[in-house]
Amino acid sequence: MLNKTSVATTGIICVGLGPGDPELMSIKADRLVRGARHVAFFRKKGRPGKARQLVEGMLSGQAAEYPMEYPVTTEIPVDSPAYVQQLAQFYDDWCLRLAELARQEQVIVLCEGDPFLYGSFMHLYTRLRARGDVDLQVVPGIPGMVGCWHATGEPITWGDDVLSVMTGTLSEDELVRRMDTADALVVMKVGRNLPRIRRALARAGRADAAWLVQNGTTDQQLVARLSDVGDEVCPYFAIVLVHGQGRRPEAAW
Ligand SMILES: C[C@@]1(CC(=O)O)C2=NC(=C\c3[nH]c(c(CCC(=O)O)c3CC(=O)O)Cc3[nH]c(c(CC(=O)O)c3CCC(=O)O)/C=C3\N/C(=C\2)[C@@H](CCC(=O)O)[C@]3(C)CC(=O)O)/[C@H]1CCC(=O)O
Ligand SMILES: C[S@@+](CC[C@H](N)C(=O)[O-])C[C@H]1O[C@@H](n2cnc3c(N)ncnc32)[C@H](O)[C@@H]1O
Repeated sequence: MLNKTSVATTGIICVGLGPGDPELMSIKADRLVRGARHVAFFRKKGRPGKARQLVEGMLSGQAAEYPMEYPVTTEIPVDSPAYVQQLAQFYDDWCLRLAELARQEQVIVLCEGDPFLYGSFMHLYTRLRARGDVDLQVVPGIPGMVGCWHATGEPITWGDDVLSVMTGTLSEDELVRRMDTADALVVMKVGRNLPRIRRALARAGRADAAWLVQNGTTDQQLVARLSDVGDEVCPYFAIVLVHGQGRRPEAAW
């Protein structure tokens, strides 16, 4: 059954871990991670993986780990045939491998934030669902952007504010178009796209109100007004946001 963590001893459960602070993990996620015998997670080659780092100290000594390493991330263009072919093959292979394992054992897949918000597990989920031979469950998590707007200490939306969530991988013109119609806005996938995001914010007249949050809610959290930071190397795990200023009854004092 979808989205209900039953007591099944086989199948795959993808667990949303929240934005980075382990205390922002759900009780369900905590229970599943601590009890896991088989733990799979995505990571960039040569890196520990954000999701894996988040559960450091929580896994049992018996847990077998399955790092799923992206064949490429930023090395080749995302719309090149080679990227599409390599990623499709990567998801196909891991889908097969996890499905085989999950017929005998329960497999926990770790996901930073919420699995259904730009999460890699979605690519396994749709493949596994199409096969129809594995019990699949997904546990929601607090998305990274929620942790990031809390890190700024300011509410994100008021009254009729429309919150627009966009990605820094869009073209500058497309970013400006989306920013022009947004009240509150969140730009995900910042990293090397920061200079373009900054130019788009300036064209949309939102640059002065923008914040940059790197590694929100983690020990490496950095929160700054965007105007106070330069375009020096910015991590992929960063969010640019602008708070809404919608209608509200003002305090009389
Ligand atoms: C190519 C590119 C395009 C794009 O983002 O659109 C892209 N990832 C890029 C960069 C990048 N990715 C990662 C790092 C290292 C981070 C670090 O370690 O510091 C870096 C930075 C770097 O390499 O420098 C690791 C990573 N990636 C995802 C997660 C979360 C998760 O797995 O849930 C994690 C953390 C895993 C962990 O550690 O826990 C998820 C996704 N990344 C995808 C694509 C999609 C899957 C691929 C596909 O099917 O196409 C998906 C599912 C998003 C989606 O589909 O929306 C983009 C270039 C952007 C640009 O142009 O600048
Ligand atoms: C591939 S998406 C995965 C999103 C994740 N599933 C979620 O629910 O937040 C990765 C992007 O999420 C954003 N992100 C997630 N967690 C973050 C955090 N703790 N601090 C800053 N940005 C974060 C970054 O913009 C990053 O580029």
